[in-house]
Amino acid sequence: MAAQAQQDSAVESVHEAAPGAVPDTVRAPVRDAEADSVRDREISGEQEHLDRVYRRLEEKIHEAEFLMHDAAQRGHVGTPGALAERDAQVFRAGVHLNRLNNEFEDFLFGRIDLLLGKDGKKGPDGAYTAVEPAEGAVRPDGTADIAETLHIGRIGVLDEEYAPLVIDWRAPAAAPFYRSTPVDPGRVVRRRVIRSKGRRVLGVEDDLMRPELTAFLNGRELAVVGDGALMAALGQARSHTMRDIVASIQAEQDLVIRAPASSVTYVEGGPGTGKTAVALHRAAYLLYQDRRRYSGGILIVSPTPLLVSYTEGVLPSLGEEGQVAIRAIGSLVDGAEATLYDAPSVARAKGSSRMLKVLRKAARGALELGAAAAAAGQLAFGEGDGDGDDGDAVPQAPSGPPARLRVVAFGRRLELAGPELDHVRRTALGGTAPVNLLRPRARKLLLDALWAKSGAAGRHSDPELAAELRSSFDEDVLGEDSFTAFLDAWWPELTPRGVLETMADERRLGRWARRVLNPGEVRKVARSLKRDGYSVHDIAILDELQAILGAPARPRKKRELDPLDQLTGLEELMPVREETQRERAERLAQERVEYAHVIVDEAQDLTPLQWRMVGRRGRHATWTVVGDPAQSSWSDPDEAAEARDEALGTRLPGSGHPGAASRSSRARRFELTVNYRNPAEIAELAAKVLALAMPGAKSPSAVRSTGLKPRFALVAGSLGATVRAEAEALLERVEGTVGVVVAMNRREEAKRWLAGLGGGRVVALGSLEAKGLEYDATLVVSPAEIADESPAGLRVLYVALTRATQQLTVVAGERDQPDANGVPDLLRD
Ligand SMILES: Nc1ncnc2c1ncn2[C@@H]1O[C@H](COP(=O)(O)OP(=O)(O)OP(=O)(O)O)[C@@H](O)[C@H]1O
Repeated sequence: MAAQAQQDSAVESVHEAAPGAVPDTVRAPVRDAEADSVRDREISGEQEHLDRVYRRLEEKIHEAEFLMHDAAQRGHVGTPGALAERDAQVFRAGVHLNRLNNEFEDFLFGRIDLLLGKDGKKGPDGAYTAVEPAEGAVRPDGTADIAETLHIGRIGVLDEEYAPLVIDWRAPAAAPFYRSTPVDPGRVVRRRVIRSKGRRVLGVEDDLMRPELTAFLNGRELAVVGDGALMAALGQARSHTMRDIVASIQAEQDLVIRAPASSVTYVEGGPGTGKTAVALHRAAYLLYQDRRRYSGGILIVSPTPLLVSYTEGVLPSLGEEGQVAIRAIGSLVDGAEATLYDAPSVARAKGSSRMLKVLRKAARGALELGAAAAAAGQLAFGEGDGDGDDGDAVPQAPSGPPARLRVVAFGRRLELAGPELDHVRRTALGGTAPVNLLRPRARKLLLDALWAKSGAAGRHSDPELAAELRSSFDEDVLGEDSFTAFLDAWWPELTPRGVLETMADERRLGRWARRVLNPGEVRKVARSLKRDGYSVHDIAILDELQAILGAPARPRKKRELDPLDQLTGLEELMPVREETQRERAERLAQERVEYAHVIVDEAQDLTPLQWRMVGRRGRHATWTVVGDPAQSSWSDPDEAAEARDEALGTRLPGSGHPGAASRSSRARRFELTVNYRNPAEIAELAAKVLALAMPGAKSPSAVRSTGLKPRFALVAGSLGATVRAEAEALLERVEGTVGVVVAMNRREEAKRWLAGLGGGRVVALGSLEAKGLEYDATLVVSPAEIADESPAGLRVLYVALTRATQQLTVVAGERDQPDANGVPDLLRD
C-alpha cells in the first residue's frame, strides 16, 4: 500500500445528503460531544503525517544546500566543462531550495481514501493508477476496506523508500481528489481537506463520496468530520488578493484545468464561476505536466492592472513563478503603459478593425512629414521609460521632407526635385513590406533615378562594363554625406509613437481616415491623442503600427560580466565566456515577444485591434480563451469574435486562413455553470439586469445563500454623503473589503467621498475597473448612470452587481427612478 493512513478511526458519523445547492459533494456532519474527540483524533493523525512530511522536507533542504556548496567548489576547478556543470547544478539546486524554503500557508491540504483498484499498477509517483475499484473491493454486505490513502499537496514529496508522502496536486494520482463525485466516485470513499497554518494542522473537512458504504481503515470504521471544504472556503472574508482554490477545485473546473492544450480551449461561464481561478490553475497545471513544452513561457492577458495585482499571488502560492507572465492588456507593449480611459465612442473607433486602414495610411502619410514625424516620437517603444514624458508633445507645424536631393557624382551635379521624388516614393511604397523595411528599396530607386539623370547609362554596350560603371556610380553617391542626410530626412525610420502623435492633428487624421471614420469620430480621436499618456486602445494601436512599420533596429546591449567569473579568473581562460543558464533565461525573457501558451481572461472585452495584438504574441501557441459574453463591455461582440477567430486562426474552412480547418476541429469548449461568488440573493437581483442586457441568457446557479437581501438606499442630502454613510454601514457588517462602484466619470469624486474611510478596506472603482474583482460587500452607485455610460452599459452594470461575496447595497441616483422602497426601475421585476 502506497501511503497507509496512520490514525485509528472510529464510527462517529451520521451520514446525511448534502443540500441541493452544493453541486458535487455529499457531506456528513458528526454528533457534538463525541464528534469533538473524533475530530481531535483525526486532526492529530494528520498532524503526525504533516510532521513526517516536514522532517523529510528538511532532509531535502540539506541535500539542496549540499548540492549548492558542491557546485560552488566545482567552479574553482576552472575548466569550461566544470563551469557549465556548476551553472546547471547551481540552477537546479537553487530552484529546489527556493521551493522548499517557501513556507507555504497550507503545504499539505488534501487526502483521499481509496478502495482497492482494478489493477495493481503503480505510476511514477508511487500511487496506484487504477481509477475504478476492483470487483471484490466492496463486499456483498456493503462493507469495504480502504486499500490506499494519498495525501495531496502543493508539491510532491517521496519518503526514503520512494513511497509518496505527498502527491503534487497536478499529478494524475491527485485527479480523483477533484474529479470524484457521489454520482461518479471511482475508488474514492472519503475526500478530506486539511486546513493548516505553517506546520500546524488546524482542522479537517470531509466529504463522503460513497455514503452507502461502511468502510474500514486498519480495522476501524472511517470517520467523517467537518462542514465541507467548499463552503468553508467560500465563507471566508476577502482581502485585496485572490487566494488559490487548490483544496476545493470542483469537478467541472478540474476538467478545464487538466484539458490537454491543443489548439484553442474555450471556457465560458457567468460571473463568479471561477473562470479566472481556473485559468491560473491551468497555467500551473500545464507547466507541471510538460515543463519543456512551455519553456517558451505562458502569457496570461488580464483586462486591468487592478486584476493583475489581485491575481498575481496565486501562481507563486501554487509553486509556480518565472515561467508565467501576467500582463494587463494595456501593458503588453514594452515601454508604454495605459493610464487613460477613452470615452466609449472613441474606444469604439480606436478598437475597431476599421482603424487598420487608417493606420496603414497614417504610417505612409507620416513619411511625407519627413524627419519631423520621426522626431515627434523620439524614442521607439522599448527604449523609453514608459512614463509618457518622452516626446509626447504633438509636433508643431512640421517642416515636411526636403524638397530636393542634390549630389555630386562622376564630377557632375545631379538633382532630383518635387515630382521626381514623389514618383520614387510612390513606387517604393508599392511594395508590401513594412514601411521601415522599404527604406533600402527607396534608396535603390533614388540611385536609379540619379543614374538615369547622369547620362552615364548608355556609355557602355558591354553589360559587364556597364555594371561596373553603375556600381562605381552608386559608390560615389552613397559616399556623399548629402545623400545620407537627405535619405534620413526624406525616409526616416518611423516609430509607432511618432506616427501616433502625428495622428493627433485633426486635419491630417481626417485625410488618412477619409471614408473610414466620420468627421465626429476624427475630431474625438484626434483630441484624445493630444492628452499626455495612453489608453488601452492606444496601446493596441502602437502595437499595430509596430507591425506596419517593421521593428526599428535595437541597439545591442553590452554584455555584463559575471562576478563569479572574475572570482575564478575564468575570463582569462575563455576569451568569449558562454552564457550562464540564468543569463540565458533573463535574455530570453527580455526578448520574448511570443509565448508557448496564451491565456486570455475576460476575453469578451477584447476589441478587434486588441485581438490582433494578443494574436501576435502567440502565433505558434496553444490558447485558453476565458470569458462571458454577458459581461462584455465592447459594443460589437460579433466584430470582436471575428477578429478573435482571425487572431487564433480558427476560422472555418473556406476562410482562406492557413490551418483554419484543423485548428477549429481541435478546439475544445467548456462551460462553467456554478456561481461560487455571489449568494443566491445577489445573483437573483443581477439576473434581472442580465435579462435586460441579454434576453434569454442563463445565469449560473449560486452555490450558497446568506438570507441577506440586497439593500436599496435613497439619496438623503448629497449623493456623496449617502454613499459615505452606506459604505460605513457595510464596513461594520463585513470583516473584509468593500468595493464602491460608480460610473467611470465619477471615479475621482467617489475617491473624495470615501477619503479616510475603512483603513484600506474600502475601494472606489469606476464601472470598467471592477472587471474580475470581488469584495465582501459592494456598493453600486446609480445603476442608471452606469447603464447609460455606453451601448454596453447594461452588461457593465451586470458586472458591477456581481462583485459581492456577502452583501450588496444599491444607491439610487438622480437618473434612477426608484420606487417607494428605493428599488431603481432597472432592478424591478
Ligand atoms: N472551487 C472553488 N473553491 C473555492 N472557491 C472558489 C472555487 N471556484 C471559484 N471560487 C471562488 O469564487 C470566486 C469567483 O472566482 P473567479 O473570480 O475566478 O470567477 P470568474 O468566473 O472569473 O468571475 P467573473 O467573470 O465575475 O470575473 C473567487 O473568490 C474564487 O476564489
